[in-house]
Amino acid sequence: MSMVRYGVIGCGMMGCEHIQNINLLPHGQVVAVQDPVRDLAVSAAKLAGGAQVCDTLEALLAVQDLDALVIVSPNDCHVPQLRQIAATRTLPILCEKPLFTAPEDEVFLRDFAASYGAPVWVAMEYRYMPPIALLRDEAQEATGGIAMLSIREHRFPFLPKVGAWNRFNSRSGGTLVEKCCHFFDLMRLILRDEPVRVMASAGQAVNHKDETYDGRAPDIWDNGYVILDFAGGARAMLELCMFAEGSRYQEEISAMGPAGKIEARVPGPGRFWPVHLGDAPVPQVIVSPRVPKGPRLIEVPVDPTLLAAGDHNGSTYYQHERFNAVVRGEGRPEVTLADGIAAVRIGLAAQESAATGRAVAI
Ligand SMILES: NC(=O)C1=CN([C@@H]2O[C@H](COP(=O)(O)OP(=O)(O)OC[C@H]3O[C@@H](n4cnc5c(N)ncnc54)[C@H](OP(=O)(O)O)[C@@H]3O)[C@@H](O)[C@H]2O)C=CC1
Ligand SMILES: O=C1CO[C@H](CO)[C@@H](O)[C@@H]1O
Repeated sequence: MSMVRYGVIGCGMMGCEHIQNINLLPHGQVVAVQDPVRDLAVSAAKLAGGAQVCDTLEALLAVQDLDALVIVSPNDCHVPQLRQIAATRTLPILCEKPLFTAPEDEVFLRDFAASYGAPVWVAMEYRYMPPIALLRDEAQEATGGIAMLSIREHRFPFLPKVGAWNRFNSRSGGTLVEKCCHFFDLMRLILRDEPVRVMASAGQAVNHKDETYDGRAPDIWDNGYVILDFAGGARAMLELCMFAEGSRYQEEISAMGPAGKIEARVPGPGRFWPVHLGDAPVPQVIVSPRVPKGPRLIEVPVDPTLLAAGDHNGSTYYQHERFNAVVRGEGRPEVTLADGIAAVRIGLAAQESAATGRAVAI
């Protein structure tokens, strides 16, 4: 197959980012889009260079010349849409995170993973941020075996101020699932291990309910710590700060072990970096060996074409590049349904721990 013809389900902020990145692929073209808000679907179709506009998922699934689907609808739509797709077609799917939000959906997802006849890739795109990918590849050697992993996520509270994007409403799954599934996925990936126990403390430090508050969102957990014990003995910690106005959008990851330390800094240019703040600092990785030879600094510049596609750090594009290859028969999904399930399970366990004040076994 020389060209992959995509159907995009959900044409909000992220749907448009997917379309812009598919537009950049040498072997990709969006041929159909669907969103209950017709105006959004119409402008997304234009963004794709003229795709068919469908009012329902049923109509989109009836489009014959489709090779792959991208699910970019709100979090609680993912599972019902996977069910509907499985009952109708067998096409490769790239599904946005979190894969699910309700614990009972895990049963369906396990059956689906065993029975669906085409590749399914869960969009854990943080794996593809260049500094994080570099850290993942170098961390075990640089640290001599990771004993401690720390991820710090600092960002501004842009919700629920941004219109329809009520990500922290009751449909989202809550902050520790919605946002933090990325970080739990990274922990499993970097440590190449599974957590056995989670302890979390989280709360709300800032009142996010301003004049645009739609009355639906519950408390937004904007500050939290999650500590995980991994089966092999490593410990990991997530620091979540969602009101750091000054830092806008930033991830920092450090891995430490007997041989040294490696750190990745993703300063968050791209979609969340307001233009008036000027150029963001360059993403970087710092490797500090235990014997003080002086730290080694690796700058990981971002391709400006990818930033222009609304991406943060090129991760959406790099993910699409790989998914596109899978659809064309080259390789298998790197982020599987099992990975998507694992990340949400950790988030749900963290939520339970934060709500009950007890450690939760996974
Ligand atoms: N990987 C990443 O870094 C990111 C991932 N995401 C994920 O992408 C997904 C979409 O987020 P985002 O684009 O920001 O959200 P938006 O609210 O901007 O867009 C979602 C769109 O889907 C529409 N929609 C609602 N129900 C359906 C349905 N049944 N079928 C098709 N479309 C539907 C919504 O309409 P309406 O408003 O009327 O409900 C809305 O237009 C989420 O799962 C989110 O977690 C988001 C940002 C970054
Ligand atoms: O990476 C992301 C940016 O933040 C959004 C809001 O929490 C997430 O949905 C998304 O996955």
